[in-house]
Amino acid sequence: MPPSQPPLQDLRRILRGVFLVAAEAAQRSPTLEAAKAGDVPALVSRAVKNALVSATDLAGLTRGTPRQVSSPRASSVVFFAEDDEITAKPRTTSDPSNSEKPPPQPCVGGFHGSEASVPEAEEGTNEAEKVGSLDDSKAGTTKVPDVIRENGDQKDPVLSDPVEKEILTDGVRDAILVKRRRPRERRVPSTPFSRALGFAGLGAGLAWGTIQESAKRIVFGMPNTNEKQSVLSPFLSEKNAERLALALCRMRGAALKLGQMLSIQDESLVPAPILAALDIVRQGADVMPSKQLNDVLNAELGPNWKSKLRSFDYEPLAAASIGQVHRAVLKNGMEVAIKIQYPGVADSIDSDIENVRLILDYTNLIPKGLFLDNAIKVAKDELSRECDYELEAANQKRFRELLSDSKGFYVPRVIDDISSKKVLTTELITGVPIDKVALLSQGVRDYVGEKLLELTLKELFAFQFMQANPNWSNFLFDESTKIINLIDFGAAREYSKNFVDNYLRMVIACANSDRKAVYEMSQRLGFLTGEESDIMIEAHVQAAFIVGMPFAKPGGYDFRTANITRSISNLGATMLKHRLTPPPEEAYSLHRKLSGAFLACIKLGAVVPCRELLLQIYEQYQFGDGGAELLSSTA
Ligand SMILES: Nc1ncnc2c1ncn2[C@@H]1O[C@H](COP(=O)(O)OP(=O)(O)OP(=O)(O)O)[C@@H](O)[C@H]1O
Repeated sequence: MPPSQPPLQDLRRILRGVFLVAAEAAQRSPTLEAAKAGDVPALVSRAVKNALVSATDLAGLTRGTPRQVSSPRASSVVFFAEDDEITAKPRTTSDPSNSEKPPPQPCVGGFHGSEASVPEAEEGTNEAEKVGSLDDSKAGTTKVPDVIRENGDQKDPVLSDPVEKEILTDGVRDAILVKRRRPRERRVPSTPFSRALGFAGLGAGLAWGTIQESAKRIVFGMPNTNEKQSVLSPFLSEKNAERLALALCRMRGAALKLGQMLSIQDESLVPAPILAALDIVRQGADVMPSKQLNDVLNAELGPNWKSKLRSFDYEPLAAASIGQVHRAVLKNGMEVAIKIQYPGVADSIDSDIENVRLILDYTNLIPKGLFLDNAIKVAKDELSRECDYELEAANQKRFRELLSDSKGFYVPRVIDDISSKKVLTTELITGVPIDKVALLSQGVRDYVGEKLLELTLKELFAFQFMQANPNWSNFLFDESTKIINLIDFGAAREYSKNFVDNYLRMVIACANSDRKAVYEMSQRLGFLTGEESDIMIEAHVQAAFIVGMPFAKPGGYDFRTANITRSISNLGATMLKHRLTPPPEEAYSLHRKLSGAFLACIKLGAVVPCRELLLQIYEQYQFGDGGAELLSSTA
């Protein structure tokens, strides 16, 4: 949207968006079904309940006032006796019966606050009662802001995490000012109707935020215009970004996943205030109440699931986009992480993504060349695969096998008899995610950067099987063992031999700034049709050379001085305007992973011998179609 566009046009677009979302909600409404069937009592009772649900839901989503997870208790761990009866035995350090080793601190980034969530009394299950569970003003809860700013002087939840405390007291903590979200306990909206309503609430909240921002601009004028175009849109104000982030944390599922994907972009691609808000999304979602949690466990594993455990911690380690992860101890004493899928998210992938598309559409910020339809189709496929934990278990076992001989990596074991399509139990691992490694010594950062790039190249060119989700918390570094523990294989996928053959040639051509070979391989892989304008070809080739830069010279590439993303984003605008074809389907996951690896090295500020790593792979590579000589012009 051009900066000079009058606010009236914005308003018109916003209203259109709100109507579209509302229409979507109405279309899904069982109330309308009842009306069509002439069921008057059902119609009236649903209308009343829905009014209640929407009133609270809208308030919860758009204002984002949280209630704390629960009042702090001694412990959230439940121990199971031999006869499988729950003997809610709080864990205390002085309790002699609790002689098993204390639970490790598996990783930072999840929730480790003192706000323990313990098994609750049965919650109501009908819609009206659900409203109660969403009500922030519930007696006994404290109103606190959703997002808190922290700096070095404040006493805050960060210090409750020993690993983070250790890193942050290192003099670094004083220098940072981060936004953090307090974990909230909220039911996952699990029916199509409640999800559509959630998006309608978000749409309304964003519209209101946009109106406020437009009004502010009429009075106080436009913000600084040397910023990017996206910042100039009244839709993408800091407040709206925060609103969006909080609503995504509440909705969870596909919508949150999309937000998380955006959150690992570089500042030169996404404006800083928006990135800060999306960082909130990356910290984790809201927490599902234990009643909802127990329902999923009972349905998936049968009512006897407790008989396989010695204990289960109701306070989640992490609340991710698709599921919530809990620590537990098996009968044999092994510590495990149990990932439990939020109810309803697998069935609402399509509608969630369509709703996000509606919101994106009315912002008018998505350029045509993005071929959004293709991206959305790929996202839907990926997300449905990620919701299948049986598939994830199989991928994880395959990676465990593939990496068994590789030094410096560890893939945790899968515990089959406590796993299902919506529950995945794996060995508990320890470590800190990549963004926390960035606070460690240069030597450690170089080591981790090199290992990450080595892994990425190995996955693509040696295994042709790649874990395509580069989320920083999927790589947990254990400093004491120098091992990177790997998790989250839901998005793993294979690439065909033919694709990988040509892609390796392409990477070598980029590394050698070989124009002819880049052009040839780009056509072969489907990035170019051969009909492109000179301007497009030039932008494409230049972008390829920039990506090849880390591989261009021997002796270590210094990612601290890298300007890769900024340079690419300048060319990206030209490419989006002139491109004739969407990228090949493989490119979505592959480029996300590759840019994730580069961004991780930039975040770490690592110096990595990229060229050496690439040539090592190249020398061992067996081309399936006649060999490397096809690249005649590549040295
Ligand atoms: N085996 C494990 N040991 C320790 N922590 C774990 C383990 N598995 C998962 N976690 C924690 O739970 C978080 C979420 O797990 P995972 O990434 O598998 O879920 P997801 O739903 O796929 O998440 P995402 O939204 O990142 O895709 C991890 O970032 C990590 O903090």
